[in-house]
Amino acid sequence: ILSSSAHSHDEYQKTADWLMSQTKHRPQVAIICGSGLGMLADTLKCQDSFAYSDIPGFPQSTVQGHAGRLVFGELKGKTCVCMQGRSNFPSVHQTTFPIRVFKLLGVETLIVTNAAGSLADGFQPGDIMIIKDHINFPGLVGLNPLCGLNDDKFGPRFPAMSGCYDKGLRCLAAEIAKELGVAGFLQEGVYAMVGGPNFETIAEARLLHRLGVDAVGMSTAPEVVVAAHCGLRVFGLSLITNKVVKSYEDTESVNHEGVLEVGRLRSHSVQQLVTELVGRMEINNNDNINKSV
Ligand SMILES: O=P(O)(O)O[C@H]1O[C@H](CO)[C@@H](O)[C@H]1O
Ligand code: HPA
Repeated sequence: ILSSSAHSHDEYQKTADWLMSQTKHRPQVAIICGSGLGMLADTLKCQDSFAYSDIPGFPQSTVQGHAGRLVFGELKGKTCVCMQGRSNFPSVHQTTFPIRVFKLLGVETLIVTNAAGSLADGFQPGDIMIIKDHINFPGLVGLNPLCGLNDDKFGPRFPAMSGCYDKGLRCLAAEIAKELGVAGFLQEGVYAMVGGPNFETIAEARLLHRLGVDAVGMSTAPEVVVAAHCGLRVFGLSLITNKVVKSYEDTESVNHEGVLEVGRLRSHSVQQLVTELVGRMEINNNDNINKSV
């Protein structure tokens, strides 16, 4: 059942070829903008942008607050491709389709951002969390984008996931945060992906807290798994948009509009951090298009 929705190599290649015929940009870095964080894409210079619905084979954005555009352009001297919105809820294969297309375009580093609720006691809405590691709950029970026949051209059947969030980039981001004066609300922690689309019950929240989860959301882990599988370097940021309700006495509850609102309030800081990181990260030669895959 799971393998039936996986894509063939040709399908990724067709989409990559179409994009390369439509833009001269050959991106080195791909950035996925989470809920309320899409304005980062607007800052790219010399833009070429495409509605997802116009790109052959591309999954559509299904989440409110996600524009559904793929934007190519320059950021601090690096060529980037930016997903202004993700499609969280069709299937893990569809959600992660763009990652392999990026690989075929020559991308070597993936930056993922998301909105997330906090479980960690010291975290506040508005904090920015560098993702140190993740727990892929859907993946642990078999909803894994690598299920189905393995495509050896992308990576091995049993890829390692330890160290999938690059340590060098995490250190560089922490240094940059200090310089930008945002270290006061910078955190580092473990992101857990749950299936969603409902927010957590109080009992689920308590379980996640006990398991050592710092922040929870409904995305990102599958993208990172597919990226690590095909050898992309990964950096991830969660914007903490709400505290997850853990007490039966608590009368507050989370909603998507609130998530988007905090996203907008802090998006400038997230944008600054990502921009500086892209500017200062070292990139190997962008001559691997179609060679390693
Ligand atoms: O992970 P991103 O795309 O930021 O979206 C987050 O925000 C939505 C909930 O408000 C969920 O889709 C959750 O995963
Ligand atoms: O509290 C949350 N739970 C799950 N996903 C989320 N995305 C933003 N906030 C949350």
